[in-house]
Order: sequence, then structure tokens, then C-alpha cells
Amino acid sequence: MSREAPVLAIDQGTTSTRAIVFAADTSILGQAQQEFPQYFPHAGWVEHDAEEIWESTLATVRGALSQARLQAGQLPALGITNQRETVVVWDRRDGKPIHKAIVWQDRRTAGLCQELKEAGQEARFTASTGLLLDPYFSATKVAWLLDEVEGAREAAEAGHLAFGTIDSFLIWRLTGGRQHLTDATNAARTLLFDIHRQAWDAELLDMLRIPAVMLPEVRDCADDFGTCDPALFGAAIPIRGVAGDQQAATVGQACFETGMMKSTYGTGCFALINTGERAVASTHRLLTTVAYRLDGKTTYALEGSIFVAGAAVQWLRDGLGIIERASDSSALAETADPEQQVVMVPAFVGLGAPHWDAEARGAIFGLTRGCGPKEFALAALESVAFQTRDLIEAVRADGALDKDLVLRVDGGMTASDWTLQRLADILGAPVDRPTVLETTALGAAWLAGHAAGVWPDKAAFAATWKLDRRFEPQMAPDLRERRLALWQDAVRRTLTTR
Ligand SMILES: Nc1ncnc2c1ncn2[C@@H]1O[C@H](COP(=O)(O)OP(=O)(O)O)[C@@H](O)[C@H]1O
Ligand SMILES: O=P(O)(O)OC[C@H](O)CO
Repeated sequence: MSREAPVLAIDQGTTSTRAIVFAADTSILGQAQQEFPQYFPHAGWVEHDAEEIWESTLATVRGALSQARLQAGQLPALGITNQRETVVVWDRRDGKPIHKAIVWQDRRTAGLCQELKEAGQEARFTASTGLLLDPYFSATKVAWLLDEVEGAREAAEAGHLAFGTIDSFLIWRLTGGRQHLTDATNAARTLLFDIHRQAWDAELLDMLRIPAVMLPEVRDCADDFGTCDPALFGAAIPIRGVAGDQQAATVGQACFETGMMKSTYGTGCFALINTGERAVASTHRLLTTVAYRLDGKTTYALEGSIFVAGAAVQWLRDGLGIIERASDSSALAETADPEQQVVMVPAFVGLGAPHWDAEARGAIFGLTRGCGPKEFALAALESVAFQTRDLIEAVRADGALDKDLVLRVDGGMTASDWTLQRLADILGAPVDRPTVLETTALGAAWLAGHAAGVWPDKAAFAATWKLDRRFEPQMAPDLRERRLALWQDAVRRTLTTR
């Protein structure tokens, strides 16, 4: 196979699906993107239609191939990266989902998590999975489906139902129902996978009454995940790379060394720091997770997860209607009155790390008669910087950051220079934006190309990382401290677990 061969990546995100064809030098040959509907059937519930996700996958892969003027047969491999934790349960007999997908942001299982916590089970879950008992993760969502969808439990026990995160569901569909697989990074987000033994945890499955027969087989991130049904794209493209989107971004940002950190600003914000072969147990409510698994060797990460980053900008657009496009938010924030002290805690679906308060809801403090859309825009964008700062403090307190912080950033929101400048100001540390902003897709493409033997090794790939712009902190330290104090007070007043 030629080392010049292009590689396709499918990036199935929370709000849109993208397909991108990368050339061997990581330039983009063709791409397509499609948004799909979000369903909010009750307060705190978030669903997707897995069929709509599937349709958007087919359309974007075809669109990207056509824009790149390539035939499927010219691709040695494709990679899949995906919104993590989101649960699809489908019937193996007809491949149809039994219910809408329950999205990672969905809080409907907060009660079950609380019951398990009160029964003293959190430490058991954390010791094995590196995670916490929060509705964010897949396990309690699967349990909910088995309890609530008529006939589901019996069908699952009879071996008819399959559970998967979005990667698994797409692999199943792409291979014409021949493969039920996932990778170690996605498995690590289910709250059912022992990240130390790299195996499903039978005791946790029992505790949640989830039959093991529903689960996919777990493979490395660069591995053989079957081949696409040739009827879909005209040829059987091999699926050779899979990783959850935050882990794929860690790879795409070439954070291969211990201590390297990236933060991705999409719907939510997720900061991962590579901790090497050591699964560091956090004492500050961060998650321990799999960064990637290559050739059977697991590299771990500490992760801080924030549920609302770009989603706050979407709320300015769709909820308040004060902007037309997400990109209008910066111009509005720039013209906000500097005398106003508005602070927004965007706890629309509770708060993630380091607070883990599933019941908290969003709040805005400091309103005066002089406040309007500009101050709301500023507060929404600045909340992302404050939340990142809280994560980094937790990483430092866990002792995982032993050198000066330089944060590599990516994701849709990093198109906003204002946001990145404010991020550097609030962190008091430099923020690096690379030239390739599609790092998530690039990471998945690298994994697939690596497995297929057509892309360079880790070191050569890392050498292709290029800086677009470094944002240096400019805010006066006393102003930063004043703003931080306002934020901390606002969070304190928002938490239900004070
Ligand atoms: N110029 C911008 N300024 C601020 N936010 C933006 C901008 N462009 C996109 N966003 C936000 O980024 C998010 C989309 O980023 P993306 O990485 O595609 O997310 P996801 O993978 O979660 O679907 C949206 O929430 C959107 O509001
Ligand atoms: O869709 P994103 O990019 O916000 O990522 C979602 C995460 O994978 C959820 O854990």
C-alpha cells in the first residue's frame, strides 16, 4: 500500500457529524458536515435519533469522498471518532435501535446514581473504572433502558439486544451487522470497564443488572474493526482506527508525552493530560481514563469534563436569540461594558468536574439595569475560561502537572480569538492553537492510517503539529483575581451540594 494514500475520518460529534479525507501530509482533501436534531423531551433529558446519526454519517462520507474526488476503493483505511458515553441499544435481529439514543448530557439517571452512592458503592466503581457515579456515563443509561422499555430486559437476557456507544453502533451498521466492537477509550467511558485489567467488570454489570451478552468486544485504538459493506460507498473500506473524540483529539494534538495537555471546546469542554503508563487516581474529582491503547499497551490520562462550553453559545443563539451565528458572540462580548460584573454559571445539565453536581442548574449573577446582550455574551464566553481554570487547578493539586502549563486547544469554539485571549488571561498561562483545528478527526485518521501501515510513526506524526497562534496572558493579575473571586462566589451559590 502506498505511503501517500489518503485516510478518511468520521467524526460523530454531539451536534454534527463530519467526514474528512486527509492527505498523507495531514492537509484536507475533502470534507462534509451535517447537523442533526437534538431532542429535549423533559428538563435535563437529551436524546438523539440513532437513525438520523446514521443518515448523517452516510451523507457526510459520500460528500467528503466526492469533494476529494476519490473512490472508496482508493482509501486504505477509515477511522471513527465519536461523542462518548452516549448509549444506543439496538436489536441484533433487525439492527433497529429500541429507543432514542440517550446522550452523555442526559441527567435522567441522577436518582439511580444517588441511590448507588448512598449504598456506598462509588468507591467500588471508581477503583475499577476511574470514573464517578454520575449520570454522565453510559452504565446507568443502559440500566434505565432495560427497566423502562417494554420487553427490553427479556430480549437482552435472550441475547437479542446489543449495547454500544456511537462508535459501536456505526461499526455495526457500516459492516452490515457483522461486527459488534468498540475500542478501549470508548469502553473506558461506560462505567462498566476495568481500566486496569482492560476487561469488562462482571461485578459492576451484576450490580446494574446489565447482561454481559449485550456488550461489544474491546479492541486497541489502531486495530481491525472489519470492513464497510461495499454496497454503502462502492468498495469495502477497512475500519482500522477508533477512539472517543476527546482521546482522538489528544492523539491529533500529538500529546504523546507524559505531562502534555489538550483542551477541546465543542459542545462541552474536555481537558486531558497524558499520565503515561500510570493510571493516576485523582483526589480532586478528576477522571482517570484511557488516553489510547496501541499494540496492547495502555496509556492513561487524567480528564476534567465540563458539560457546557459551546453549548452556552448555542443557548445565546437558540435560547435567547441574541445572536444569529455562534461566531457573532465574540464581537458582542468585545463591546460589553467593562464596569458590569455579570457572571454566568452554565450548569444547564448540572456541573461536571470538579464539582459533579447533577442537580445544579444554570444561574446568572450581577445583573443591573445596564446589562444586556453584550454582557450575556461576555459572561457565556468567560464561563468557559473560568471552568477550565478550575480543572487545571485540580490537575495541579493531583500533582500531574509538574512543569509550566502550555495548553493546546481545539474544537469549534477555538475559532473565537476573544475566547482564547480570555482563556489565557484567566489561566495566567499561554494557550496554543494549532493550524489544524480538526484535531479530533485527524487523531482518528492517524490511528487508522497507522494500523494500515500508510501513515508515519508517532514521532514523525508529532513533528507535523504546527502552531497557528499563541495567546499570552495580558490581563493584570489583580483584575484576574477579582474576576475569579466573582466566579467562585457564583459557583458556590449555584451548587446544590454545598
Ligand atoms: N466562532 C465561534 N465562537 C464561539 N463559539 C463557537 C464558534 N464557532 C462554533 N462555536 C461553538 O462550538 C460548538 C461546535 O463545536 P464542535 O467542535 O463542532 O462541537 P461538537 O463536536 O460538540 O458538535 C458549538 O457549540 C458552537 O456554539
Ligand atoms: O461532542 P463534543 O466534542 O462536545 O464531545 C462530547 C464528549 O465526548 C462527551 O464526553
